[in-house]
Amino acid sequence: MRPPVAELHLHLEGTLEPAFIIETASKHGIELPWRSLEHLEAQYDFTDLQSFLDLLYVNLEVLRDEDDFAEVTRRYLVRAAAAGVRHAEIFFDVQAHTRRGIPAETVVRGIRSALDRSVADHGMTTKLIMSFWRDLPAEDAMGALTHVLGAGLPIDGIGLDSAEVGYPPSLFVEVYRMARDAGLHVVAHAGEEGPAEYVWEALDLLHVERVDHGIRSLEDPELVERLVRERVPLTVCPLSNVRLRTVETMAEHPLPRMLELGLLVSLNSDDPAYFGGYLDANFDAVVAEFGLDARAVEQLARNSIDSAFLEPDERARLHGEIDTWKRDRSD
Ligand code: HPA
Ligand SMILES: [Zn+2]
Repeated sequence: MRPPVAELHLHLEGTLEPAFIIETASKHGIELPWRSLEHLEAQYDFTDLQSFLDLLYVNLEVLRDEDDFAEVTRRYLVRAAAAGVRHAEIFFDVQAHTRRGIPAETVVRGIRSALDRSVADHGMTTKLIMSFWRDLPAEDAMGALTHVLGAGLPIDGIGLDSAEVGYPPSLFVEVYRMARDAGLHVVAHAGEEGPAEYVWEALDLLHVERVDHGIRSLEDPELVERLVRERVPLTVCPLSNVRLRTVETMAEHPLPRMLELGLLVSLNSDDPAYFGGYLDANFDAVVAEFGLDARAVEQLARNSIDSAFLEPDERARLHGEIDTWKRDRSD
């Protein structure tokens, strides 16, 4: 039932599995607050975005050297390939590392060394998106961007994440201008816990090409109309929304309504090691909950390809893979 897809909303730091966290801490002699794997595994009951971020930001401290970043990337690529991912656009949180004294060079080179093998190893194309913590001052993001551009580190775009409410996109106008001027792609988390107003700001002030989450857009019919008209991609993460209690239950998730409204929605796993599964688990969860038929699944897959930062020939190739999947299914 699962088609070839693009994954466009995936935080690399959110792919650290508990066993990897414990192993890597031990490799570096790092003392984590967790006494054991079981103690760590008992921490995954989240009440909101912040309660998750608190755990995420402790655990990612095990990432220290280029090898760590390469290894976590390799593991994601293997798991994503098994889930049917044919193209991945991957976030990393630059300040999560630089504030601990890990240079952006170490982070980007480590991740890139794994990404550079992904076509050969998995037939999977990739992009790398540097994300900023919106609850740090915009000057901090500006400093990081200036450094990465000056050093010529290979990134494809920028994003905006971390605690949303109280940190509107309008704070980051200059950062996004600089990124666009440098030819980078621009996306931002908006309308996850924050209001529809933040989605308007992301579009009008940051000129984003894609909105991450965006589910609260549904509270504003005028915004929905614009998102449909302009075919603005929304990267939706159902398991994440349930685990962070952005929606109360999967049954109340707005995905079916978003499809009905004609929004360009794709499915994504966000932080799969924290939210109960990779992209395949997200597909399975919505298919099970809403009884989506093959046409709806195909639509979600095609939407992911149309939402990706791909050249026309790459886009056509991936649509062709979906054609093949479809033909094989009906044989
Ligand atoms: O879904 C998210 N929202 C905000 N910040 C994040 N950092 C990792 N995942 C997320
Ligand atoms: Zn996210």
